[in-house]
Amino acid sequence: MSKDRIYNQSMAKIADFSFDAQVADVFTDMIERSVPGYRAILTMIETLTEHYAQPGSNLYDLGCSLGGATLAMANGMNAENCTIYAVDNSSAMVERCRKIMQRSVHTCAGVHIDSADIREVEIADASVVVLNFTLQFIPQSDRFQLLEKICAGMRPGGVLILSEKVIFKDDHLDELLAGIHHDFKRAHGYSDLEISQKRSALENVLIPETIPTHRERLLSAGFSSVDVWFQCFNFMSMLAVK
Ligand SMILES: Nc1ncnc2c1ncn2[C@@H]1O[C@H](C[S@+](CC[C@H]([NH3+])C(=O)[O-])CC(=O)[O-])[C@@H](O)[C@H]1O
Ligand SMILES: O=C(O)C(=O)Cc1ccccc1
Repeated sequence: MSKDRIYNQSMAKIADFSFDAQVADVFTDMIERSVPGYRAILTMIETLTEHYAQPGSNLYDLGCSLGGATLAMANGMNAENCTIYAVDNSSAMVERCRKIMQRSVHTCAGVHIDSADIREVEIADASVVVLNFTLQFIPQSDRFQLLEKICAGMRPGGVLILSEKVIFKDDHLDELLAGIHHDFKRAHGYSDLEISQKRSALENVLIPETIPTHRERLLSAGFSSVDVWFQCFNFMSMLAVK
């Protein structure tokens, strides 16, 4: 696995973060060293898929990157005749994701990898939908419509797994948890320069919201039961059951 050194030299101008080839090449290392609980969440996506996948239904991994969650869904799949759709609009990610899936021969049957904008993708007959750290990159004005479309395309009893970086209304708690997240990154080998340059690159690209904002929007979008099932510092994952 290639090591993420993208922000380790001082940059005169910091461009907006994008999911290009440079990021795709180091993405697994980047997300594992940046997101507390990322591996634990993937393991639980496997368990949740075992629980929620319904025979003959579709499963979606929206914003799949290199397919970490796609593989977890494929591994957890024990229902018959299901199809997994993994979607990302970064061609660099999709190319690499296809290669990774081909290497996992036993899981590639029934997995389709599509290069598309998740706002344009049809969701139909779904039992499990995953947005693992993807909604935070969608313009805020488009988030409700996307969640409404997902809910409308789901079977009753189906589940959406929504993982996000979050902010907190309480300023003290917000600064505290953001600071602890930086400590986590430092403990995983990132320098203060890398942390601060990446923070600038993400500033207008990754827009986190509060947990109550997510909860209320999911309920308005049509989900009937919504709550957090995992949290580590300012990263969390929610379940939304239709
Ligand atoms: N409109 C869009 N349409 C499609 N894809 C998009 C869009 N906007 C952003 N993306 C894609 O969403 C992914 C977000 S990363 C997901 C990790 C993965 N889920 C994982 O479990 O490893 C999270 C992170 O980097 O923090 C990137 O691959 C983008 O190209
Ligand atoms: O690195 C960060 O600070 C993050 O918030 C997580 C992240 C992980 C991978 C790509 C973009 C953001």
